[in-house]
Order: sequence, then C-alpha cells, then structure tokens
Amino acid sequence: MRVAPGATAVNLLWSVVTTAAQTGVLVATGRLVGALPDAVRHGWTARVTADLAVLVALFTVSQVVPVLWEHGRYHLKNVVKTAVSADVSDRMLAPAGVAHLEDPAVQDEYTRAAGFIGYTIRDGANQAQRMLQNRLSALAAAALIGVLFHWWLAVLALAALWATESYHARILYREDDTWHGESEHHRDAEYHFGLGMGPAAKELRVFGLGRWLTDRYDDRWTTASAPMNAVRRATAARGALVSTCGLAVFGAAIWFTAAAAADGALPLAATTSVVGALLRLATDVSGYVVSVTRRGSVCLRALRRLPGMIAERAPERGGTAALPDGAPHHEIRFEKVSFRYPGQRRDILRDLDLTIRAGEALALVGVNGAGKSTLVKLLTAAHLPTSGRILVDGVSLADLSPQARAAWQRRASTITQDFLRLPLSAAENVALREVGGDPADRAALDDAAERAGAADLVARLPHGWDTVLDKAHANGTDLSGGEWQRIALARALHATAHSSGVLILDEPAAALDVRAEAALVERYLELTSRVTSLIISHRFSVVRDADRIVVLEGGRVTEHGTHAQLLATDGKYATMFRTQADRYAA
Ligand SMILES: Nc1ncnc2c1ncn2[C@@H]1O[C@H](COP(=O)(O)OP(=O)(O)OP(=O)(O)O)[C@@H](O)[C@H]1O
Repeated sequence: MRVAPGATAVNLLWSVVTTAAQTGVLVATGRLVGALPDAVRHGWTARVTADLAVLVALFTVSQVVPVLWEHGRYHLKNVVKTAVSADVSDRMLAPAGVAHLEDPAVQDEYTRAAGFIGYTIRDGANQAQRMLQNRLSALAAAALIGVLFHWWLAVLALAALWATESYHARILYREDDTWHGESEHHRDAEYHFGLGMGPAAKELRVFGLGRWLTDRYDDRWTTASAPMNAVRRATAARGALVSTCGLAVFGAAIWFTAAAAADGALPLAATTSVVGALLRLATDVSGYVVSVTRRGSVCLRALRRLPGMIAERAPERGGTAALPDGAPHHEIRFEKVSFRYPGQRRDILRDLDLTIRAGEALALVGVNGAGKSTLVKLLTAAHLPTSGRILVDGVSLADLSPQARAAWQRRASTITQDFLRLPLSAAENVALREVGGDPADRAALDDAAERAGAADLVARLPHGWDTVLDKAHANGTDLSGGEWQRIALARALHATAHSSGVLILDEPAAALDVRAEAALVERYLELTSRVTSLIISHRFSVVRDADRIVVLEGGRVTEHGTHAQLLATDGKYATMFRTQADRYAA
C-alpha cells in the first residue's frame, strides 16, 4: 500500500528542520551562556545581541515547525485511515462467496488489520515519523557531545538511551502481544457496545436491557484486559528500576561534565550545550513511540496476510466459464446438490434436484430451518455446492470466472429476509447507483414504487424521493418494518426492470399488513411476468398463485406442482396449507 508520497516527503523535511533547529538551540544556548561573563564584566556586548538573536530565531523555528509538522502528520493520518479502510473493505468484499465472512479466524485477522483501540496502521505511521525524528535528534545531540567534549561519552549516552528504550519497548511488546491475542473478546465487547448504540438500541431500551448490556460490555472488556493488566503488574517494578538505572547513567554523565567544567577542562559554552544534549537524550527513554510504531506494523502485516488467509480458508473455486448474455434463456437446474456450511457436521441440502424454467414463477415452501435461504445463497453463488452442480443454461456456477460469477450475482435481484436499509434517500434506496441504477430517473422510480405498492408511501414522505430514510440524519425520517419492505420490493423490481433477469424474494410479505399482502398477491403474477422468479414465503396466500410450488423437506424437494395439484396429492403441502387456512377460518 503506497499512500501520499508527497505529503510524507514534506513531513520528513519538517522533521529534519525540527531536529536541526533543536540542535541549533543547544549550540546557541551554549554560545549565549559563554558570552555572558564578558557582558557581566564589560556591559552588554554586540556578541550577546547576536547570540541572543540567533537563539530566539532558532527557538522560534524549533517551536513553529513542529506545529506545521503536527498538521502534516494529522493530514497523513487521515489519508492513511481512509486508504486502510478502503483496502480492508476491498479485501473482504473481493471474493464473490461469503464463507470467509463467517469464519472467526478471518474475522480476527480483519479486526487486527482494520485496527482497534491503540492498534492502528494510522497511529503506527504517525509514530513512525516521530520515531524517525527522535532518532535524528538523538544522533545530533550525541554528535554535539562528541564534537564538544568526548566521543566515548556520546557513545555511552546513546547506549544508555538504547538499552533503556529497548527494555521498555520489550515490556510494551509483551503487553501489546497479550492485548492483541484477545481480539475475540475485544470484538465481543465492541459488538455489545455497538448493539446498544445501533439498530437494536430502541428494542434494548424497551426491554430495559441497558444495564445488562453495559454489564456485559464491562465483563467482556475486563476479560480482554485482564491478561495485559497481569503482564503490566509483573513488569511495572522492573521497568521503574531500569528507568532509574538509565537516568543514573545520564546523571553521572552530567556530573562528569560539570566536574570537567569546574576543572577548567571544558569551557562554559560547551558545558551548557553538552548538558543540554545529555538532558535531551535522557528525556526520551519510554519506548512508547517504538511500541506504537510496532503496533502499526503488526496491523500492516495482518492487512497483508488477509487476502492469503481468505484464499486459504475460503478458497474461491471457479474456472473461466461465462454465461450467455441475459441468461437464463432455458433453465436453472440443481443436479444432485448437497451443501454443508464450512465447519459444520450436517448437510443442509442433500442430493437436491430442482429445475427452474426460464420465465417461470416458482415458489418454495418448507418449515423453519428446512434450508430455503441456504438454497437462495447457492442460487446466487454466494456459496458453491459441496457436491453436485447448479447449471444455468448448462453452465455450472462453480465453473464461472470471478467476473462472470459477480455478473450473475448482479443479474439475480435478491431481497433477503434481512434486506438492506441504507441511510440514504428513498430514491437511492430503490435505484442503487453502484449497480447501474439512476436515482434521477423519477419515471423508473415511480414505476417500481407503483408495482411494489410503495407509491403512496413515497408520496407521504416529507421530501418525496429525496427524503433520507434515517432518523439520525437532519430532516431524515424512519420507516416501519412493512414500509421498509415495500421499499426493498421496489428496489428488486427496479433492478428487474433494468439489468436483472432473476427475481428472488425471501419472505417479501413478512412485515406487510393484510391489505399490502393482498395487493402483493394480486400483483404477483404481473410482477414476475418478465423474469425468472423464486419466491419463499410461509404465507400460503403469497405462494399459491405461483406457476409451480416446491416443498423442501429433509434437504430435498419432496413435492412439486401447482397449488391445486399439491392439494390433490394431499401431502405435506396440503397439510401445511390446511393448518394455516383452518386457523384463519377459525
Ligand atoms: N452461516 C451458517 N452457518 C452454519 N449453519 C447455518 C448458517 N446459516 C444457516 N445455517 C443452518 O442451516 C439450516 C437452514 O437454514 P436456512 O436459513 O436455510 O433455513 P430456512 O428454511 O430459510 O429457515 P426459515 O424458514 O426459518 O427462514 C438451519 O439449521 C441453520 O441453523
């Protein structure tokens, strides 16, 4: 990842200028102090004026340039943050499949790459610049000691700095590693925090679960922090001892310098500069900057590992095949398809055979957990079958090239049970620009809304299509579950009117009221007339008009036919239908 080389070069320049100015201040202070005895004896001299002017100028530069440098680092930090977020998203969203999104090991690596409290690439990059400046500054101060006094003292001071800083950095590394190893607990803690602030916030309050959530967050966070606190307790005393030893070396060096001055072996000006340089070296022994830089590099390594890990744990099977434009022209065929979720012991689908003819309106019914939504995931190539094939006009989805697989996913317009609720305008919620929709084409939007039964809803919105569907947004509004469902349906219909040829509706009526459900049923055949469609619903009123209905049971299709044929067969479908119908009749 290469980010803002120009801004990085400017920041480098600022750090070099800062170092030069700070070292200049040490020299100028020495010169000024060296000139003072003369001034005391003979009054104010031109040399004092000149030395003072140089000192003030260098001091001003040493104070002002870091402000510019700070600004530059802040800018770079933001650029790095945006670049990392984009990079992480790209890597996570690149595969057409979704198996890696459900893998805890990948989630952990993702959490590390994206960064969490104190562990981010942006902080690492920021502190790396500080570390560089510290190194330059330490070398300059040591050079000053060597030139003005003794090189062995310069080396001793650098060695004391290096030893103390390394020790502290090592302690921090241990803390860091312990902290980092707890990423699952951190994720859990963050999840509970997000839950309280996010979409479930209202429900949690209504149930009075605020306290429970806080306690749970507290518990997870304490669990995550406990190992690091233990390391911290174990190392605190030793850390303080090492610091004291390091500072003792610097104290002795200052003592030695002062003694040389008292013996007349070192002029006053040089003594002042050398003591200043020693104090400068002594103040930066914490190891913090080194540790944060290392943390950043840990995140960077996780980011680099992420694609490899995704490829290894959730390999993208595929080939080079492509589908003909506008497929399916003939059929979508499931041939002996079995599927088991990664890491699970049970097949959800078993040797399933099913054919969906092009242009057909097929309905799928089955009890909870029968595998209906799983079948949709396979149909949209989010997962590939564990065995068997899914053929679209004779081409297996498993043989598609990554581009062809992505194109097939765009061709299938799917509204799942947990459909997207985007904090965007109503227009953008229906016509997603990213998949070729045009929110400015109001005629197309009106048509989709009309067909989805959402026209009245849009007309009632305070700013019509431009109303943002998010209460957290100024002038935004929130929708009820059923209203959202109509917007989602409009999105699917808008897509089928443009680029999609396959319409998949998973429980499209779950949140609809009786009238809206009746309207959906009335329009169902018209809605699906131009496409190949699959509808899943527990409401038999919604599925009964489908061209064909299939029953999924035990991972297989056990019955298929029209509503009338299935009732006549008097099997599972007929039983389920009558149970529901009897309840309504009663
Ligand atoms: N990502 C997953 N990892 C492991 N198991 C899963 C995953 N998603 C679903 N399952 C399991 O697969 C089975 C079928 O789930 P699926 O969601 O396909 O059922 P469904 O027929 O759509 O149910 P419902 O009518 O309740 O929506 C369930 O037992 C579920 O626990």
